[in-house]
Amino acid sequence: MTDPQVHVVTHPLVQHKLTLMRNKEASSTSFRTLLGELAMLMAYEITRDVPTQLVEVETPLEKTMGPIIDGKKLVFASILRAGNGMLDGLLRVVPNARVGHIGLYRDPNTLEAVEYYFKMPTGMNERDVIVVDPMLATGHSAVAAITRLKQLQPRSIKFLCLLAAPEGIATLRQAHPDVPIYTAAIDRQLNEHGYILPGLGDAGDRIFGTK
Ligand SMILES: O=P(O)(O)OC[C@H]1O[C@H](OP(=O)(O)OP(=O)(O)O)[C@H](O)[C@@H]1O
Ligand SMILES: O=c1cc[nH]c(=O)[nH]1
Ligand SMILES: [Mg+2]
Repeated sequence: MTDPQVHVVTHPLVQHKLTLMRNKEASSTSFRTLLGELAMLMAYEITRDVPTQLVEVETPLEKTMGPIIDGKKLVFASILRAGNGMLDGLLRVVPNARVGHIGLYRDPNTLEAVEYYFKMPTGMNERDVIVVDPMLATGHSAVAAITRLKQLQPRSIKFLCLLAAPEGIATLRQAHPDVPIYTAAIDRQLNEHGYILPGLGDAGDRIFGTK
């Protein structure tokens, strides 16, 4: 049964760019560029239902009313490091959004998420949060980030990634059933080290050229 809270963005442009990113020969430069472009395209889907308000605007011919969004009410909460690879693209389409950072790394042995940093804007109870991380593997990082964010009682939370494993989706849906997931693809499975198959490798390392 398909879960209405799991949104796969099947647009051909998104799928095309994801295929280019999977290629192990893609340079860090092109990997980063593609991730930024994908974030922009996926921002279009994930912001589909943000509230708008009507304001007066004067065209060269006459006055009219038009809808605008209040970008300041949106928070892009990036799970470090790889989430930062999506921030530029998101901020290009919503330039006045606020940005939060959640430092998490996966313990390579237990695959549990370990927090090392957390900084959000003030007044979170009046804001809608989009948590961003290109990879949803075991789901431990996403669950930990969202559990921590919920302590600040934001108005709403969505999760945006590029690639998800079925295991990560199940874990996140179970822990936070109120949080919709947006992804470009759901891959086959995790390997014994918690990497997504076929996947695209280690997103953080590919973005920042650390391996
Ligand atoms: O769903 P999970 O099993 O928790 O895995 C996903 C996490 O793993 C990667 O981060 P990593 O821990 O490698 O840190 P990095 O982004 O700093 O490289 C990725 O960016 C996610 O944050
Ligand atoms: O496949 C994976 C799993 C976790 N983190 C990554 O960067 N890639
Ligand atoms: Mg991480």
